[in-house]
Amino acid sequence: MEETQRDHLTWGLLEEEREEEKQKKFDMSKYYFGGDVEMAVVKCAIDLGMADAIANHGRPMTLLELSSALDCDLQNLHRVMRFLVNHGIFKEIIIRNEDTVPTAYYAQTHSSRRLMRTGENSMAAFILMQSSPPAKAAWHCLSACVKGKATSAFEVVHGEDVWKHAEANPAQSQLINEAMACLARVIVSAIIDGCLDMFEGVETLVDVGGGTGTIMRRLVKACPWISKGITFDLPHVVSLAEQCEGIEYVGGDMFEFIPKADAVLLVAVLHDWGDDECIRILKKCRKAIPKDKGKVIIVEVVIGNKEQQKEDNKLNDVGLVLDMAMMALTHKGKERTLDEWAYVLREAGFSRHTVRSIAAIQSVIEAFPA
Ligand SMILES: C[S@@+](CC[C@H](N)C(=O)[O-])C[C@H]1O[C@@H](n2cnc3c(N)ncnc32)[C@H](O)[C@@H]1O
Ligand SMILES: O=c1cc(-c2ccc(O)cc2)oc2c(O)c(O)ccc12
Repeated sequence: MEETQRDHLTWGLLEEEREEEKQKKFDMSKYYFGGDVEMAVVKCAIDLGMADAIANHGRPMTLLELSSALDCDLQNLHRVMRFLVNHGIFKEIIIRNEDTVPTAYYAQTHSSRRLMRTGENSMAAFILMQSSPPAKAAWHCLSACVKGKATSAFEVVHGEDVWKHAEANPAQSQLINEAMACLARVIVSAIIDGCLDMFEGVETLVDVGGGTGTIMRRLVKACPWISKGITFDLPHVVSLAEQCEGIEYVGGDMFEFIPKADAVLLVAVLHDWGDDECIRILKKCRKAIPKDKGKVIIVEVVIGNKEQQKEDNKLNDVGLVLDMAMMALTHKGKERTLDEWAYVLREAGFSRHTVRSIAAIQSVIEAFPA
């Protein structure tokens, strides 16, 4: 090999190592204090109601206005706001008038609006749930699952699954319900925008694990031909649901029975469970629908194949994050590849299924018993 070629190769490798070093250094900052710093400061912003105060004020606010509205210490509020602006969560606008010193105003961004406690776009409850003590404790026991010493990190810490724990802890249960409603609003919008045709001919629909009815309330409005929508969930969950015309709330255990309907909807439910439990749930779903025209509509992540995973695909990245959440928080729950979905559907007696993408992390799988 020519000297120059060898130099280029060495130089190339050296350059690559320098780049990797830079990348590692940059990435390491994410793991300072366990990577929880940004989560803690975002939680602080939600707790204080910073985004709500600016929204209610109707225009960008100075720090003095914000500290007065929130009854906060000015200096520490400035330090928190400085961190959040640096992370692109709020925006700082400097106004320069001739006769005054430049004044900083703080404005909303798309991200800060997600931190508001109210409103269709709020993700506050979901963020608070992620940073809740039960969830954080479970995340620190991930290795127990990988070592095969536990089927759920959550159960290692709390001794019972998330749903039994929620039943025994009403405040955590309410937080989970509100958090799931955040996810549900995003998913049901994507369903309505992308695949409402799926519900054509469906007059009765049961949403299994439908929480407090966020999805069903929006679906019966978008599909006036659905004469009866049933939101089916654990009794302690449906007992908190907001009553709505055209919707029946049924409390029960999906491993025991599922109310009969033309179609069954399962949104972010099956990924909470291992294969055996999924097959049991799907067999109950199959029994609840007509053999000839019935179907089960599953809205879940479909993990991409190796090629798709190589693409710079944010949806795939979030799918893998959710897979880790399932390992940490649920009983043998996991996100599944197309083949893994085909396995559980086949084992549950569904002869065929289709998959389509929607504008969400999840895809829509329609499974047919006939
Ligand atoms: C991740 S949440 C999804 C909620 C809702 N589908 C959504 O997308 O917002 C899973 C739901 O399954 C419910 N669930 C758990 N175990 C259940 C069981 N044995 N029977 C019925 N529902 C159950 C939980 O209460 C929770 O509401
Ligand atoms: O991201 C989550 C978090 C949970 C969760 C967190 C804390 C608890 O005490 C219970 C549950 O559950 C999830 C879930 O069931 C799901 O289907 C998607 C995401 C999450």
